[in-house]
This record gives sequence, C-alpha cells and structure tokens, in this order.
Amino acid sequence: MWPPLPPPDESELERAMRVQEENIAAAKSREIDLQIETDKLEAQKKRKPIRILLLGESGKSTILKNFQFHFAPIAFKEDSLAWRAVIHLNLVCIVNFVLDLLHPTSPAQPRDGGGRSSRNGVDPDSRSTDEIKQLRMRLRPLREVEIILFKKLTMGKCPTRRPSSVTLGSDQSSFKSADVVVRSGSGWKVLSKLHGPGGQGQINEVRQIIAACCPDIVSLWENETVQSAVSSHEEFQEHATTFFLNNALRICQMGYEPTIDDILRTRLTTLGVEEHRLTLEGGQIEQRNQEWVIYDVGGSRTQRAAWVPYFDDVTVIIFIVPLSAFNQVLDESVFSLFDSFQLWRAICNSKILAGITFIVIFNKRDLLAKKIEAGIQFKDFVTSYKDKPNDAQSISQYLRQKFAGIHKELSPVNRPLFSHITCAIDSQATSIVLIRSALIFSLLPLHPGLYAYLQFAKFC
Ligand SMILES: Nc1nc2c(ncn2[C@@H]2O[C@H](COP(=O)(O)OP(=O)(O)OP(=O)(O)O)[C@@H](O)[C@H]2O)c(=O)[nH]1
Ligand SMILES: [Mg+2]
Repeated sequence: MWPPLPPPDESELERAMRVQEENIAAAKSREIDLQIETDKLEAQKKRKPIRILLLGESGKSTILKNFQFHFAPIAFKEDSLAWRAVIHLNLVCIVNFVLDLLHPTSPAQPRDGGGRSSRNGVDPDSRSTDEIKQLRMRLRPLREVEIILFKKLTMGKCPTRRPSSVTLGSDQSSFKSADVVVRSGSGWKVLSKLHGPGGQGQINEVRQIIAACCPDIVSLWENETVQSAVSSHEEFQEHATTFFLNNALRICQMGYEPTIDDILRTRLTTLGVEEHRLTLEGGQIEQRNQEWVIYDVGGSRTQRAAWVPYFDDVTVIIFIVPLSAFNQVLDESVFSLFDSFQLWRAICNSKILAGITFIVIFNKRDLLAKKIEAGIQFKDFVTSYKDKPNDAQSISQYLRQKFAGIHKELSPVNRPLFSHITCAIDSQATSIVLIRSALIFSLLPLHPGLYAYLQFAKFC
C-alpha cells in the first residue's frame, strides 16, 4: 500500500519529513510514468516502416514522385536539381529521335505533303526538308550529349534505349523509342553524384551545349514537317514530347531549375526494383516522422518475376491502371488493358497477398478524354462495353467496376479495396488521392475495423 500508514507515535517534525519524502517519491513516480508514455509514443513512431509496393502499368514512378513531392517536400526539393540532368536527357533524346525519324533512310519518315506547292512555286516541303538538313548538322553535338548523360546516369554503361526496328544510316544512333532506360539502383545515388566534385565540370559543359543548341531546337520544333511527323507518329501519342519541345526555350537556359510539372513529365523507365525510403515531413497527417518504404518496379512483362520476393513483407499494394491504354498493344501483341486485367487477377489470387490492402489508381484520365474527343470508340476494343456511352466518366466507372468485381470474386473473405481516378502529371488533382492513400496505409493496419467505416462514409 502506498503511501504506508504513519507510525502511531509520529512527532510533528517526523510527519513533516515523511510528507516531504512522499511528495518527492510521488513526483519521481509521475516522471517515470511520463517517460514510459513518451517512450511508448517514440516506439510507436519508430515501429516497422510501412511498406508500399507500386505495381501495374504506366504511371508507377509518377505516382511515387507525387508521394515524395507531397509528403517529403524538403527532400524532394533537394533532389530537384539532380532531376535537371534527367530532364535534359529526355529533351535531347526527343530531339535526336525526331531527327532519326526524319532521316531520309528512315521508313518511318513522313511522305511528301501531297504535292503541295506555294504560290511562288517553291515547294514548302523541300524548303522544310532543307531546313531539317541544316538543323541536323547544327544539332549534331546533342548526340554526344545524349551519350555523356546516359553514361553519367548508368555509371559508365552504354545507353540502353531500346534498339530500333528502323534501319538508319551508319552514323545515326538507331533507336525506336525516345524513352530513357536506366537500371534500378543506379538512379538517385548516381544522380546525386552528378553534382559532386569532378561530375560538375562535365555537366556544366553539357548544359552549355544544350543552351547553345536552344535556338535550333526551337526552330526544329517550329518546322512544319516535324510538327506533322510528331502529331502522326504512334510513339508520340502518349509521350510527353510536345511538353518538352514546347518548353525547350525554358529548359535549355543555363539557370534552368526544374518545376514539379517538368519532373512529373519526365520519362525514366524503371528496370528491376527500386527501394525509396520516405520520412514524412510537415504536419499533413498524425504519423509525422513515420517512415514509408516504397518499392517502385519495372512494369514490363519480362520484369515481373523480380516483383515476387517483395510480396512477402508489404502492407499495401498500389496497382496502377492507365485508363487510356485500352487501344494500346504491348510489345508481345497483347492488349495493354487485357494485360492489366490478367495481372490484377494474378495479384488478387496470390495466397501471399491474401492479407494485403489494395489501392487501385486509375491513371491518365486526361489521355482517355483526348482519345474520346478524337472519336475513338471504347467498345471497338472492349466488346463487352456494348452500347454504353462513349464518355470518359462512364468508361472510368465501367473499368472501376470490372476491377472491383475481380477483386471481390477472388477474395474469399471481405478485404479492403480502395480505388481512385486521377491524372498523375497533375500534382494538385493527385494530392487528394495521396492524402486518402496515406490515411489508409497509416491507419488501416492499426484499426482493421476502419474499413467498414470508410466504406460507410463512401471513402472507397
Ligand atoms: N498524360 C499523362 N501522362 C502521364 C500520366 N501519368 C504518367 N504519365 C507519363 O507517362 C510516362 C510514364 O510514366 P512512369 O511513371 O514513368 O511509368 P512507370 O509505370 O514507372 O513505367 P516503367 O518504369 O517503365 O514500368 C511519363 O512520361 C509520365 O510523365 C498521366 O496521368 N497523364
Ligand atoms: Mg517506373
């Protein structure tokens, strides 16, 4: 019993001393309780990091960048200068790709413009072609720039842009894609070294060459043959080509600093599995200082075996479905949307993932809207859609229901599924998806009952 009963013959002085000792002991005890509480909270903060696996088709790395920008803005800003090299590489790859496309030996080269001729008798196409010839000569240094930047990003390895099916002249690099492919693990670690001693000199040189080429890049983009080639070439339908070429004047300046829009548009194909640790900054959610480990994977079909070892330890899977992919065919002649369905089925069916929370993000709603506007009929590619309205909202809802149906069919017990529709290159629009996702993967593992409440509140 505390405090013990006072002795029966206690004097006034003894009583005063006893009370003082008891007060000191009580204060000490309160201090210890407080320390225990604080330790508990600290331990809670330092508990196992939440592990998030990004799977699915195009948009995974862009969603990752949104998470980094939104929840760790200081760290993101620190990395943003390192992104400059990747953005320059994107622009340079696009310019070189366009020049390859318009090379006289390229079968992909646009045909003559239907024999048009101007009033003064000069054929505008030949004038345009002459200009391209001159621009090709003047933009030659960008070939070297592409190789230097690739080597910087890949620790000296050779460029890994996909080999072309198009045969080009021997002095031309032969690529069929303007995509930048960098092996996982080499990404940020090497990017940050770009600004270290030694790397800086060469990078500055590269920036000077790009700045010097700026007027010619702008002229190339203003050339009518280039405009028509880009607007008609399949490769560029979904690519951020026009964004980078439209912004070339800004991006090529020596003092250029990347914006969030530039970074979200950047293409850097992931190879393998990349681990990104993100410590939450600011006061967005109560789990501040909580650590998230986000695994970003290469999405191509050949890389999927590499995902499996990461299934074991994850808390949440974010599965990306590009809404605009319904009419696209993958390298292996498989429809992209069909591939997404198959992959989703396999993931929902996986025994290792039975206890996992899934978030499906239906991405690229802007590109879906563009396709609808261009008159492309969804039902021509997804016959089960029948005669439902050919508008973006109806199509998105249809796909949402399809994916939810597969999840339900393959979930023997009720398990959480959350889904969102967004456009990942729009950081503002995507922020609501991120906040909701953060709430889900911070709270749901602690309070499984929350799912029923969130469903009730029409949160998912
Ligand atoms: N228009 C548009 N482009 C997008 C959207 N989301 C991503 N992109 C672009 O699509 C391209 C590919 O996106 P990534 O995020 O790199 O795709 P990924 O899933 O990581 O691809 P892999 O690494 O090859 O598996 C990038 O250029 C992005 O800017 C979107 O909602 N709309
Ligand atoms: Mg990626």
